[in-house]
Amino acid sequence: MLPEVASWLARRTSTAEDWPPRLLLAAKGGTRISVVLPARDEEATVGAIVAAVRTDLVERIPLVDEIVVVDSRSADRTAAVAAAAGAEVVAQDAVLPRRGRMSGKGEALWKSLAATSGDLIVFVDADLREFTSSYVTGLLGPLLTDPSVGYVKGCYDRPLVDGDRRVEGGGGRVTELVARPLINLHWPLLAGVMQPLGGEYAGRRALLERLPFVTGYGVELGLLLDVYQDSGLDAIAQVDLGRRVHKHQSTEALGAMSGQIMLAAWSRLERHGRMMPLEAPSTALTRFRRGPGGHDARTTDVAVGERPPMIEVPEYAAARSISPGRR
Ligand SMILES: O=c1ccn([C@@H]2O[C@H](COP(=O)(O)OP(=O)(O)O)[C@@H](O)[C@H]2O)c(=O)[nH]1
Ligand SMILES: O=C(O)[C@@H](COP(=O)(O)O)O[C@H]1O[C@H](CO)[C@@H](O)[C@H](O)[C@H]1O
Repeated sequence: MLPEVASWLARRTSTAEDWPPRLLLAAKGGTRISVVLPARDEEATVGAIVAAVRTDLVERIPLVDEIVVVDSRSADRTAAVAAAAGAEVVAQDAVLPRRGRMSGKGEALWKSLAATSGDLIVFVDADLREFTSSYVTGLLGPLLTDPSVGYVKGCYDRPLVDGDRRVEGGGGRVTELVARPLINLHWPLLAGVMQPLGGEYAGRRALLERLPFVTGYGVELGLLLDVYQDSGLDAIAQVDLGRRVHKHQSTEALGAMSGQIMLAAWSRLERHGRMMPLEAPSTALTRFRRGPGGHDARTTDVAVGERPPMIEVPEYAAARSISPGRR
């Protein structure tokens, strides 16, 4: 692991327990806080998440100023359930209608900037099964107490839960198979971000409003890379929120998600590459697993070599009475 990454991990990683609500309330001052849930067909789970935030962080202590659910073309009762739980609900396509209609989660999150008023914005997926309001207070901690932090990512254990079947560490499939390798190869200073695709994160409006939002499922990778490009590694913090259980998509659906994430990575390589020469990819891949004392980082070298065409190998050519290098 690069020493800069180890140093960043030590300085910029905390846990949700480090940020008790009373401490945040004391630090809030006049800072307005919005919680945003992008939701497409989440009637089964959106209500409990909204109710937990409202009860704990609006009614019990006045920390959160608004809870906004962006209804992302749901075909079920997401909007009604969210409203009944106390959220303000906006239809994705009704926000900034003159800007036309693009699609996916990134569109919902981009539109949320125009539908909210918070100085700080906390994004929470609406399909979480074991949500607690400490997700929100954890993400707000670094932003309310350190002006040098602009963006906070959640990290957590991610089991793959399918009915009664639970595979510890089996979740975050696109993270482990696509996003983490891409980040380690091309943006090695971001290798310490444990859950780059996690759907729970927060940022300052003053930062978010000057960044582009990739539509679809490219939004998390796009924002992480653009925050890094815009403000540097030290503007990013991460908070251990414990564990995350959510509704899983099929492998086929995650194939499409992977394509969107690869396109987001390519667009940043191409764009940032125009500003500075692309560096050779790093061959170190760092992965994380929770251990007794926190997260253990394991770095492996994924370098590959290359053998020449066999026909150019003298022993091979001689054994077949052919001249070496004949094409
Ligand atoms: O077009 C979309 C797709 C997804 N989502 C929401 O974005 C979050 C994450 O999406 P999903 O659960 O499909 O992704 P996964 O967690 O499976 O990667 C959820 O709250 C979705 O309802 C959305 O608002 N619009
Ligand atoms: O992290 C991942 O690999 C994917 C899929 O997770 P699972 O394999 O279904 O646990 O989930 C995330 O990726 C999406 C794209 O960035 C985010 O939008 C989701 O919020 C997040 O759950």
